[in-house]
Amino acid sequence: MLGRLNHVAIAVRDIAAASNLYRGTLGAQVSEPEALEEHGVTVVFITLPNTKIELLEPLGADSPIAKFLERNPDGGIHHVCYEVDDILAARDRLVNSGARVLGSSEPKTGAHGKPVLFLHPKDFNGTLIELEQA
Ligand SMILES: CC[C@H](C(=O)O)C(=O)SCCNC(=O)CCNC(=O)[C@H](O)C(C)(C)COP(=O)(O)OP(=O)(O)OC[C@H]1O[C@@H](n2cnc3c(N)ncnc32)[C@H](O)[C@@H]1OP(=O)(O)O
Ligand SMILES: [Co+2]
Repeated sequence: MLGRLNHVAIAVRDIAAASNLYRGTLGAQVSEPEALEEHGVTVVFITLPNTKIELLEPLGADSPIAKFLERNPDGGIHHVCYEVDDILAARDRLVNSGARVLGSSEPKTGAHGKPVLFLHPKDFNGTLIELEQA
């Protein structure tokens, strides 16, 4: 069921500073910030030869990553995103196996304009998993 590793997400307090760190100190290619109001985050993507790094900054009062940053004030790895060929079939298989799909079980549109779902970290070895339609 799982395809490519689409991205690894890092939650940060200051996305401009983190972008400069990756662009300047690490010499990486960093996209411009994009505010995703419906997801409560501002994101940038760092393109690597084999995957991407997604930097996330809280956006708005109800950001889903706010408490994560309270627990991890320096920031930290927030989630991994795997691609799947059929996100609805993947959802149904996961729900049937007892895994918890976060929020609505209907996929939302993610930062790449494709359907995404999130799986509860407590069901997957303490790791928040995002699935994105390939
Ligand atoms: C979709 C756009 C973009 C893209 O790539 O396209 C994105 O990726 S947007 C990313 C931001 N959006 C989300 O993360 C949506 C899904 N996340 C959530 O709904 C929440 O973050 C949630 C429910 C996973 C956690 O929310 P919160 O921290 O407020 O809840 P709790 O404090 O109740 O946490 C419950 C339990 O889970 C542990 N936890 C929380 N976050 C993580 C994490 N990122 N990795 C691992 N574990 C996590 C937390 O410590 C609690 O554990 P406990 O032992 O009970 O204390
Ligand atoms: Co993501």
